[in-house]
Amino acid sequence: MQLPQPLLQSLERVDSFDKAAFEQVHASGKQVTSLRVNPAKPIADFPHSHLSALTVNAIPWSRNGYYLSGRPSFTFDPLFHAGTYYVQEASSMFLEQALTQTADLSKPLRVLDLCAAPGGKSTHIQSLLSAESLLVTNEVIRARVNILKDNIIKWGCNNVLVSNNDPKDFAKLEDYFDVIVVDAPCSGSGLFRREPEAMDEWSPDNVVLCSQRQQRILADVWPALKKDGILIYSTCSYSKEEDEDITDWVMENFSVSPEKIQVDPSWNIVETQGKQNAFGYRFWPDKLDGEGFFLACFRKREGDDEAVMKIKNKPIAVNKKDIPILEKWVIGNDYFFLQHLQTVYAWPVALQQDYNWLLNNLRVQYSGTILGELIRDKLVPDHSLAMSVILDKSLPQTELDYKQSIEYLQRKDLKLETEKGWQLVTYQSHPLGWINALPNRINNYYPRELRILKERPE
Ligand SMILES: C[S@@+](CC[C@H](N)C(=O)[O-])C[C@H]1O[C@@H](n2cnc3c(N)ncnc32)[C@H](O)[C@@H]1O
Repeated sequence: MQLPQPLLQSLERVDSFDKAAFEQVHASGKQVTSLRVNPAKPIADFPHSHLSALTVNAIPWSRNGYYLSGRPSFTFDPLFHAGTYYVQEASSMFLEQALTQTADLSKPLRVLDLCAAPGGKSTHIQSLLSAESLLVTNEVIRARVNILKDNIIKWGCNNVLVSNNDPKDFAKLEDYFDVIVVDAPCSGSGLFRREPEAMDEWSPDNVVLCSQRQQRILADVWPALKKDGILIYSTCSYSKEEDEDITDWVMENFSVSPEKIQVDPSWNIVETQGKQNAFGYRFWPDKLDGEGFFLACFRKREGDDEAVMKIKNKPIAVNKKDIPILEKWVIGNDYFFLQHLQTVYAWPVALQQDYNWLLNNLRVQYSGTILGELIRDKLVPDHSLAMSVILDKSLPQTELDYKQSIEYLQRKDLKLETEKGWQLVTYQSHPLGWINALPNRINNYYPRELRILKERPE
């Protein structure tokens, strides 16, 4: 692996850079595989029951993060499709320390993940927030919103709103968020070990362009953070221009105080300080098990701590007579049910005002949970409901074995003896989706766009 010489030269300016070790770890071809389990969908006896051929070790900076001793085929694991875990790079799970050490997560918070696709950090943040909190997960690039939405649905949450906006659109939401996470688009050098082809895209000019874009993104979203709110900035670049120079720029341009994060020395994360004394946390693959990553955290010292929400348009609530039909499918009763054409959504009542306001201000792609379509006094359930934590798990269901589960996820025809009507299908008790058992056949309702396209290797 031939690392770009201008990158190596530029890193000589970074104190903690160890050129020989850095080159060696890139040449080694070592791959680190890690995942984060979903606390809302616990796997029985994890890690012993699952991925049993592999050794599983805890990632010290994340409660639900684990290293795996190898890389299994996640595509052919039904529990992956059930949303019980997310395959995520280990260093980036350090976000958990930034959040838990700087924000009071027991309170209802409004959190924005501004650069969110495919959703690794968003699913992580969601697991750390209280149920009354709101997560707005945003992706500016239209083509990447669907994968974000799919991952949010699979994670099963009801307190997340997915939007497709440019960072500058958030200026309208002045003083609104308690926490803003900017996992910025960057030159990507931190992932060279895992994706060597990314080196072809790297150039010093691109680093400069990225750093200018990072400043623009931060300036655009800044008004949306409330006074005393937390800004978490991260990249997967080693370049100072995108890391410490950005923290200097934040300190010089905004009224903020830097936040220090307590780090256990055995983790081998390097704390740095820019010229303006903001703290940064660097992850070097030659010092720890993870890819290159940088994170810094600030508290806003200007602005207001209260946003003014003016709601002009409200969505249409479902007809009162239909509510009992919907309530049979969900647990709890704190929902606002709304209808757009035939599609019915459930929002937590506690977030109704926020969702309304966001619907007035953002290009919202998803919110709460889609329950399904109301057709002639009946609900045709949606896949989102099968994945959601609000699903009533006492609904009729059929447990599938491994082979049947894969066939279901491939959207093949199933031969099962079941009761007639809508049924959840589950694997190890985790819902995978819906089937409708008719008198002479079973219709597989797994979403076409999510189906496994490959055949299982023997
Ligand atoms: C590092 S990736 C985010 C990864 C994601 N946070 C995760 O953990 O799964 C950066 C994201 O920023 C988006 N992006 C690109 N240009 C942007 C811009 N000008 N403003 C905001 N986001 C941008 C990219 O599409 C990409 O999804």
